[in-house]
Amino acid sequence: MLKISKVSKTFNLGTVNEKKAIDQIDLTLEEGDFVTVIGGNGAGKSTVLNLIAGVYPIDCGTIELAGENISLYPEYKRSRLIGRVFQDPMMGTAADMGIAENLAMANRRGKKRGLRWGITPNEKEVLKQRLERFDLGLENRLDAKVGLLSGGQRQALTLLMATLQKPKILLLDEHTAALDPKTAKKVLTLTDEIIKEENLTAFMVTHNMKDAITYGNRLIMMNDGKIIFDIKGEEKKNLTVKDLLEKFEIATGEELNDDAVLLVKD
Ligand SMILES: Nc1ncnc2c1ncn2[C@@H]1O[C@H](COP(=O)(O)OP(=O)(O)OP(=O)(O)O)[C@@H](O)[C@H]1O
Repeated sequence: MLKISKVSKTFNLGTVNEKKAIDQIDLTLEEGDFVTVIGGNGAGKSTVLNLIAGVYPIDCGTIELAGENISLYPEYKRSRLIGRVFQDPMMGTAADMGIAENLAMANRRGKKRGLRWGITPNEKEVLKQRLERFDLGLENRLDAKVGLLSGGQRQALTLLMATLQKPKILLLDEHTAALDPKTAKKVLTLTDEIIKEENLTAFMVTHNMKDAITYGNRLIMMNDGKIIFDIKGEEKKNLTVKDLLEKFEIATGEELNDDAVLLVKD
């Protein structure tokens, strides 16, 4: 489904701030793979995600998605194929528009714009049903402005919007990091359910090692712009946080430099 081949990315090339953020990485995700991505600060996790989304151009290599070489596609063209949920709950939805309007906009993603942008009663009913299962009370507030919602409600809505039209890949960049623990758990559970039900291919960056182990069928660990582990299936299921920290130390000869991870390692 996703094939990244020999991709590198250096920021600020030729300046004192030059930084090789991604160093010749290869990564292939099969359809339905749900990969969690961990690593210390500055390891390159968000940069890989942003390179897939087309936020920055790659320096070399290729990125293929669903058989299409998207390496040179601008971000807007990739957004027809890719669903994204950001860390900041303020991103991904239009605050001044209603819940139904936001959903209707997402429902039209990748489709030819007709003359009419209005929402049909039938469409409203379908969107209402989709919201009901979220159990956040949003189904009865379809006309409420999104700006009035809590962070968790907004992330859940962004998640629904990102997956309404089945994306070829769902990119999650620490999408629960800004939420309180209870809401974060709720949004993560929803994420997991949607990914399984729709058999989505997903790439989730997280600082929480427990979440990285609990969710998904595959885990990759990054360090210094490279993928240093790639664990799947049964091997992943049996992992512990202690195993992960040990693997990191063995591979790099260093301790993981991530304050957020240290907070949740026990
Ligand atoms: N737009 C940019 N301009 C310059 N340097 C950047 C840019 N984006 C990332 N970097 C640098 O690239 C390296 C990798 O950053 P990236 O954000 O991908 O790491 P990360 O693994 O997501 O880290 P964190 O968990 O701290 O967010 C870092 O050294 C970072 O400072």
